[in-house]
Amino acid sequence: MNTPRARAMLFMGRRSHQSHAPHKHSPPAVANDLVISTVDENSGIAMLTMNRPPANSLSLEMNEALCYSLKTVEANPKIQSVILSSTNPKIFSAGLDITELVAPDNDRLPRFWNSLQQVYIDLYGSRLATVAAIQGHAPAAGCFLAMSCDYRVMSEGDTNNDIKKKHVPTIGLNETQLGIAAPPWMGQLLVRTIGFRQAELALALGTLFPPEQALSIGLVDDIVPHQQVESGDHKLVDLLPSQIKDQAQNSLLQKAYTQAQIYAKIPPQARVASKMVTREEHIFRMIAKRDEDTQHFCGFVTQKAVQKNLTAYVEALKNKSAKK
Ligand SMILES: CCCC/C=C/CC(=O)SCCNC(=O)CCNC(=O)[C@H](O)C(C)(C)COP(=O)(O)OP(=O)(O)OC[C@H]1O[C@@H](n2cnc3c(N)ncnc32)[C@H](O)[C@@H]1OP(=O)(O)O
Repeated sequence: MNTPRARAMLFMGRRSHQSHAPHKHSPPAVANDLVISTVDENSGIAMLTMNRPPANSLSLEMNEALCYSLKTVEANPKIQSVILSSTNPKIFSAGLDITELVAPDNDRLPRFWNSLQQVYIDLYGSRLATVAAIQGHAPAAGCFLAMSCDYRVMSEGDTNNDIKKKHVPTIGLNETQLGIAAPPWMGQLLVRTIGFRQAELALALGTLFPPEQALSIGLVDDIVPHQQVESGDHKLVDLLPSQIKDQAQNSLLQKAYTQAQIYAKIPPQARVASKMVTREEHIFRMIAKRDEDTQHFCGFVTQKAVQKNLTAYVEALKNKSAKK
């Protein structure tokens, strides 16, 4: 598996480990609207917009839709960069769909976990330059999605003095707050992104960072004020799906677009080779332990005590939402 050819295939968009892969070349049954895919061949930039209300949480189908959309865009040789965004202005992704974890179906649970592993393999190992446009909250696997990209831009949120309008997004691996732990490959992504000690603290405490702090520890690469830009790049509008067509002047999307353009100008062979230097070992280590990881996850999540914590967490989420 870990041969030069296998490594090159992984990063050139062809998978050498299809036997593990849950997704197929045909569109997943209900995937089409979960991730909206738009491409602009002239600029070499694509956009994958997550569109699973209410929170872009990652269900089995959402994971498959992400992999399928990414693979489809990757297959287009004219595309070099992709922006990962959300139709929800306040939530990038709420992480795993927690309802997948509560009282799970025995057949579905391992398939679900496999689909998440595949998102990691495909996104972290994508031949494309990937830019996360984090307009809203990105807890847990939402943060993981962002960390799997090459570049992260986050909105500072609406710091309006009016408390009702105020909205400050946060990002981080908050799993311990739910009584669960991030899997090793996800936790290691945090270590790789923000360094050992910061990650050790953040993982143990389940810290969710507001934008400025996220920037200061390197969890995101850039933050932008919540505002419209006066004279953005007008070509962005061609890339926006109809659901967010009115966001062409959005400072976050404009910043993400600029970064995607910068990446698209780098000679792709060199860019992909440099990505392999930092990522291939991590990906192959995970693939080697993939089945073990799935078994561990299924065993862990079905424990009585873990189920109790997760059930209480889902209840609390629903109560909070009902009180709004
Ligand atoms: C065992 C090893 C596995 C380890 C790996 C774990 C990785 C994970 O990703 S675990 C999931 C962790 N995710 C979270 O803790 C996030 C939970 N959600 C929130 O904190 C908030 O919803 C938010 C900060 C993302 C957004 O807050 P906001 O006030 O804007 O919206 P809400 O009213 O809370 O939610 C709206 C709506 O969405 C539903 N929802 C939110 N998050 C999830 C989720 N992760 N899974 C499923 N559903 C979610 C929430 O229940 C509301 O729905 P209703 O209006 O229908 O009640």
